Parts: sequence; structure tokens; C-alpha cells
Amino acid sequence: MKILKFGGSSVANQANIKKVFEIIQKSQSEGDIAVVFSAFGGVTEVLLNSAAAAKNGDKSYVQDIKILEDRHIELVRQLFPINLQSPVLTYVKVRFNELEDLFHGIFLIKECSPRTLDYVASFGERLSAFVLAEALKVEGFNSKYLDAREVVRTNDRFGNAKVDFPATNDLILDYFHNNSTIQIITGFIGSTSKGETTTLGRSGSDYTASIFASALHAESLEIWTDVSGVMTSDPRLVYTAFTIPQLSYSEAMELSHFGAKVIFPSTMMPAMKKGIPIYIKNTFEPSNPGTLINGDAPSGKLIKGISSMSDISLLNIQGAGILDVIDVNRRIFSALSSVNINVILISQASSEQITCLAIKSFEVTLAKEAIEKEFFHEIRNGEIDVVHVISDLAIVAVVGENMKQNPGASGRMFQALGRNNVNVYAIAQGSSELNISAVVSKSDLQKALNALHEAFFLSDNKVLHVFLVGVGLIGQALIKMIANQQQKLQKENLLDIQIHGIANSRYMAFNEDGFDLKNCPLPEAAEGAKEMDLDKFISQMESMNFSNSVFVDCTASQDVADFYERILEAKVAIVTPNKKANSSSLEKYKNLKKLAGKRSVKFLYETNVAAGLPVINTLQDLMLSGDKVIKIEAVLSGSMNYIFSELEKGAPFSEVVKLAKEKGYTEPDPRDDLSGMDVARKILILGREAEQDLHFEDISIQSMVPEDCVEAGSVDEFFHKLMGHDGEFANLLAEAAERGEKLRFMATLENGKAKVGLKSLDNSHPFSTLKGSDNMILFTTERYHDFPMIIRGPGAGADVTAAGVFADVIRLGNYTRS
Ligand SMILES: NC(=O)C1=CN([C@@H]2O[C@H](COP(=O)(O)OP(=O)(O)OC[C@H]3O[C@@H](n4cnc5c(N)ncnc54)[C@H](OP(=O)(O)O)[C@@H]3O)[C@@H](O)[C@H]2O)C=CC1
Ligand SMILES: N[C@@H](CC=O)C(=O)O
Repeated sequence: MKILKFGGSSVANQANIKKVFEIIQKSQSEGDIAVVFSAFGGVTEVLLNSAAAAKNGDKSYVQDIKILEDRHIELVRQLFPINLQSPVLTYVKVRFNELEDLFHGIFLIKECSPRTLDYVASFGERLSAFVLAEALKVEGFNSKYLDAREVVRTNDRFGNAKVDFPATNDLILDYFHNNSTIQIITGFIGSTSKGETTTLGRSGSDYTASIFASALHAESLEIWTDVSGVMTSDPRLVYTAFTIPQLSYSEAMELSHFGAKVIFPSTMMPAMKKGIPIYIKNTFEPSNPGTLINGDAPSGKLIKGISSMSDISLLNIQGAGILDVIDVNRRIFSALSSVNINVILISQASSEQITCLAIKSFEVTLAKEAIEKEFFHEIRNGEIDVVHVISDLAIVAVVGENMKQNPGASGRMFQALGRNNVNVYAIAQGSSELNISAVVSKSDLQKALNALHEAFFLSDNKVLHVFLVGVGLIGQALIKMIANQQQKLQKENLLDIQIHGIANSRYMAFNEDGFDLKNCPLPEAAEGAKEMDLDKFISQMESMNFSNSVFVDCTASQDVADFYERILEAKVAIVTPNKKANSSSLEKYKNLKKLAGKRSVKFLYETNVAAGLPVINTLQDLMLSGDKVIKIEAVLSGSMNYIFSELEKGAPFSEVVKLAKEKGYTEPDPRDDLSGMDVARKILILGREAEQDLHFEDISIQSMVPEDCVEAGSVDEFFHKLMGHDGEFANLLAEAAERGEKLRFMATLENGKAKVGLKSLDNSHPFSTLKGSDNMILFTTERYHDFPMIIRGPGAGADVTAAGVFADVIRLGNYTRS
């Protein structure tokens, strides 16, 4: 015998009921079955609300009950051929007449006792089970309606009645003896020995099914619902959650205690005591195996699931004199029990000076009052401080039998939370090692769940959540690159890069699920685009609160760089080609590095110097391995090298500068390049990376921007004015050529002093061979003393720069793997 139970959503309408009948058909062809039904979806709620309305003298119940009656009548019309409708319609009408009288009585006396309320609620299951039993007959099943009140015997604790198992088991066995029909049983209800109707509390229909499974020694119990089993975490908060194939009874109970709503712990008890396997299956996807709950805990992952509970408050009872107070914990618990408050989690320091309790937030005021009343004298004498409340919290719990005797679970849990900047307020783990719970801020709940889910289930698989400011040349090239590589990275590198925020100087837009990168809009064209406000952009990024968030700055803006401290403080990594932060004050440069270290978050800027060439990483490796930089000589500007090498072909200076801009080599304002400022920033950054305390003032800079061009109000005006100087630059070039030399814009750093400017170089000089946007960096160090280390290649342009930024982002994926 198998017991099948279908919840309200499974029988909410005719289409769903059709699916339920197909499942019953299949199960029945495999062996004996009995079926438990809940009320049609939403019916119990209407009944209870209507009773409350009637009690309050609100006549709206009349209309609501009429709608309910019409819904039942309509279902009968849909399920039965016209000639077979009459007896079923009569049953329905009689029940609603009774209900009408009942509600009228409640309305008149303005009273509705728990006993009456149970009777009212019972109509839901009585109607659904009767109609469905009759409808199954029409479909050719040998079905029979069973009002569970006949066999489920309970005490008279109305609303949450306790089952008298010996009596109930006898009655069920007796009823089923020699009964070959398919029993269609009302869930949720029972009756006292005096024949009063009772209900079995929360998830009562599951409980009914479990009671019958136990009494009949069923081979299995199937709970059919609208989800495919118990998930590894709440799928509304963790998009990567998946169905757990198998759980032990204890694991299922722990998970459901902390919020997995699929099954309610106490309903499992009768089946569990008999070792009956419970399947959680999806009515709307019957082929999905769902979750099997039984006595086994197969080995595999360290944990089975992560559940959570929000709207939690902590009550801290502490005080220097608490050790002298006798019987503290018993008194706390009896004070709370006297006001019916359930403690969800308790944590006590071994010093015994603090006891910390987690309870539902709506009960916190009452709980505080009860405890303060209990310890009135101790508080007055200063032995106990005033009870301290922390609100707006949530609990996350990792659950799994494999944690027993298996070190590492708590380490992995708290490492994942810490790495994602999730503060933990309290911790609890029982000696059963089945559950480790942590109390966190409610605003961190989603991030905490995702971080834990990734750490325990997807530790080979990482999601990086990118927020991109600056969608110009480099930003757009980066989006395209990520879009082209997204699938490959997911598949082969188990790295999923999603962009959730995009902005330029004018607009910003967000997408919780991540933008479709193949068709990623510009910020101004994105759905829900808003006027750009950096502070709000960062606040939104913080409030989306993803684990592994990355802020990518593809602007050249100082304003954006000024937010880096706040971003790192929020434990969001930064990747940027923008040189402004690292080339500002030495103090800021050092502080950013320190902050990143302190918050264990990465700040990566390989593209600050020579675009995608591996310059910064190489220099950092040299320094980490104990080398010392003696001298740096370099061509660090792709645009300047392009300009002076192209000039050799005879084109006018202003035209070549324009071409350099069109090719994407220059800064947004090319004067940043021509003035030597961009190169100065780069040599400054290299000096600092070489552990030299270099300031901007230590650099002598030769500018190539003619005086009148400095004043130009716009880039267009600058180009216009620059044409007037083409002759001067042609002369410079001709003079160098006469000497058999070439012009290159160079930077050198030696003895703590840097120089940036135009040099006329012998044709045999390595820099004279540079073409196009090439950069070349020569590091003379203690180890590379006789022959310098040389890095050479294109040092500007959209693709090489975006690729460098992309590589930093990918690097982050590797750093964040646990
Ligand atoms: N080009 C190259 O070869 C290399 C460039 N880099 C660096 O890359 C960065 C980007 O360069 P590039 O893409 O060429 O520049 P672009 O001018 O093409 O793009 C800059 C982007 O930043 C946006 N922006 C500017 N100020 C702000 C602000 N305050 N808030 C938000 N967004 C802002 C702009 O918005 P809007 O469109 O509204 O103005 C635009 O979207 C620069 O720091 C540059 O030095 C580094 C190495 C090589
Ligand atoms: N404008 C820069 C590009 C990157 O920093 C250059 O010309 O090298």
C-alpha cells in the first residue's frame, strides 16, 4: 500500500486535477493506494477569514462564501458529465447551506470558539475529498470517500489536536480490513471521542497522510506538491539552488525547522517511526524524481542543504554578576514559556556571562518584558544588565549528517561568510553536528545564502557579479569580450560572469538577473535607466549584496576613483584601467592597498600601465621574490609612440593625433597624453609598485601641448588649434632625422627621481624600433643587472586594454574559489 497526498495547489482547478488523476492512475496500476486530499487551493483561508469577518460583524463573509460555493459548483460542472452532476451538486449545496447557517450564527453571537473554527475549516477537505472521490468514480476508479473524522481520534485541543495513536491505528486498520476500494481521505481533520470535529494544525493534511501510512505500514508515503522536492536552498533567494535527491529524516527535519517549507517536521513523525520512505514529488513534473526522505544518509557532499529564517531578533542577557545568579537558563526558559514564546536558537559563551537567544521578531517585546520581569531584582541590583535586543536579523543554517566527525564544515561556512563581509552575530551547533546555525543581518541574508551555497555546492563553480562604470571604448569592448567568452568560461572554467549594473556619466541601470550581454544596452537605453548618481550606484550595488561582487571602473574619472575606499570597505573587489587612484597621493595609494588587504578583497589594475601587457604583475612578482629595482626606462604611451612613429611617414602632427584618438589609443582627452601626464601617472605607479615612495612632484614632465591648445575649451577646439602647430613638429622630426635619430616619448626612473619627455634617440636604441602603439619597459634590477628585463608589445587600444581588464576579472574568479 502506498499513501499519496495532494496539496491545495495540486487540486486548485480542473487542469491541475486532471494531472492528479493521471498520477493516481499510474500509481494504482502499480499496487494498492490510498489518497489524502487537502482542500481546493485557497479554500481554507477563505473559510477562516470569513469566520473572522462574521465574528467581527462584517457581512462581507456572505459574498465570500457565495464565491466559494460558485467555485465548487463550477468545478463539479467541469469534472462531471451533466447526467451525473446532480448528486454531487446536492452534496455541495447542502454543505454550503450548513456553512451559511454556521456563519450566520457566528455573526449573530459575535463569537467563534476554536472548536467552531475547526468545524468551519473541516468543510474545505470534506468538500474536496468528496467531489474528487466521486469524480474518480466517473473516470472509472473504484474510489470511496472517507471522512477522516471516522477514524482519526484526537484530544480536544482544537486548532492543533493531538492524535490518540492507539485508538486511531485500530480504527484505521479496522476500516481498511477487507476494503479493496481506493480510499479518498480528507486531510487535516479528525474528531474527539465525543464526535467533535478537530483539526491537526499546520500542514495537517501531510500529517493525516503520515498517520495513515504508519497505521497501514505503507511501503511509502508520497507528498505531491508544486515544487520538485526539497531544494538545497530557497530558490527565490539562491538561483542556483537544486533539488536534493535524498535526505535522512533528521536532515529533513532540521532543514524544515529553519525554513524549508516543503515538509513540516512533526508531520513526518508517524511515518518516520515506522521507517516508511517519504517522497516529495511535483504534481506538475511527475517524472522528476523529487526528494526521497528515509533512514539513510548517503555519503557525498559535506552538507545537504542551507535553510534560513528571517525576521529574527536576538536577546542578550548578560552582566558581570550573572555567574552568581542561580538557575539563569531555567528561569529564562520558563519566563518565555509562560508567554508562549518559542526559542529558535540559543548560544552561551563558556564564561557563562552572556546568554543569547534568537526568537521571532514579532515576539521580541513580549519576550524582553517577560525576562526583565523574571530578573527584576537582579537587574535592579546590577547583577544582570538590561536585556539587550538586536533586531532585523536572520538565521542561516547548514544541515547535513556528513558533517559528523568530518572536520571542515564550520571552517568553510565562516570563511565563506567572512570573505563576503557577512557579520555573524551568534553561532550555534549542537553536539549532533547535524546543523550549524549563524545569526546574520537580515540585509545580508541573500548574500550569505549564496556565498554558502557556492562554498558547499558549487565550490568548483564561481559566479562573479560585475558592476561596470564607464561604458565607453574600453567598457564596451569588455562587455563584448565577456559575452563572447561567457559560455566557454561557464563550461570549461566553471566561472560565470554576470553584469548587474552599468553606468556612464549620464545614466545608470541595474538588472538583478544579469544583463543579456549579447544584447547589452548602453545605460541610457536599458530598461529602468535612471540619471547617473555615483553615490546611488554604489548604494544599489551594496544593497544588491551579491557574494563575489566586482566594481569595474572603465572611466578616467577622479570622482569615481574617490569612491574606491568605500567600495573596498564594502568588501567589493575593484578592477580598473583608470590610473587616477593609484597616481593620486602616496597616502591614498598606500591606503587602498592596505584596505584591500584588511578587507581580504582584491584591487587589480594591471591595465594602469601598458594596457594588457603583463607589467604590474611582473613587477609585483619581482618585488615579492625579493628583487630590487635600480632603474626603469620605458616608452609607456601607446598613443605617443603611434604619433611619433607615424609622423615619420610624413603626415601632419594634428592629423596623426586625431588618428591616434580614432584608433582608441589616446585618453578621452588627448591632451592627457600629449602633456605627458598620462605617462607621468604610469611611471609614478611603476615607481610605487617598485616600493619607492614616489610623489607626483618627484617627476619632471615635458609637455608636448602647445600653449594655446592648453586653453582650448573642448577636444574639437583643441584639434583645431593644433593644426597651427603642425610645422613645429615637422621641424622637430626633420632635425632628428638629420642627426640620424628618432623621436620617442620616454619615461625614466632612477634614484627616486622620474623624468618624462621627448627624446631624440640613436637609430640603434631599442626604443627606436618601436612601431604603432607599441610600449617597451626595461627593468634594471639587482637580479636583471647586466641585461634588463624587457616587456614589449602594443600598449594601447580597445581590445588589448579590455582583454587586460577581463583577465583581471577572471583572476578574481580564481582568487574567490574556496
Ligand atoms: N584606451 C586605451 O588604450 C587605454 C585606456 N585605459 C584607461 O581606460 C579608461 C577608459 O578609457 P576609454 O574607454 O578609452 O574612455 P571613454 O572616454 O571611451 O569612456 C569613458 C567612459 O566613462 C564614463 N564616465 C566618465 N566619467 C564618469 C563618471 N564620473 N561617472 C560615470 N561614468 C563616467 C563615460 O561616460 P559618458 O559617455 O557619459 O561620458 C564613458 O562611458 C581610462 O581610464 C583610460 O586611461 C587604460 C589603458 C589603455
Ligand atoms: N592613452 C594611453 C592609453 C592607456 O593608458 C596611451 O596612449 O598609452
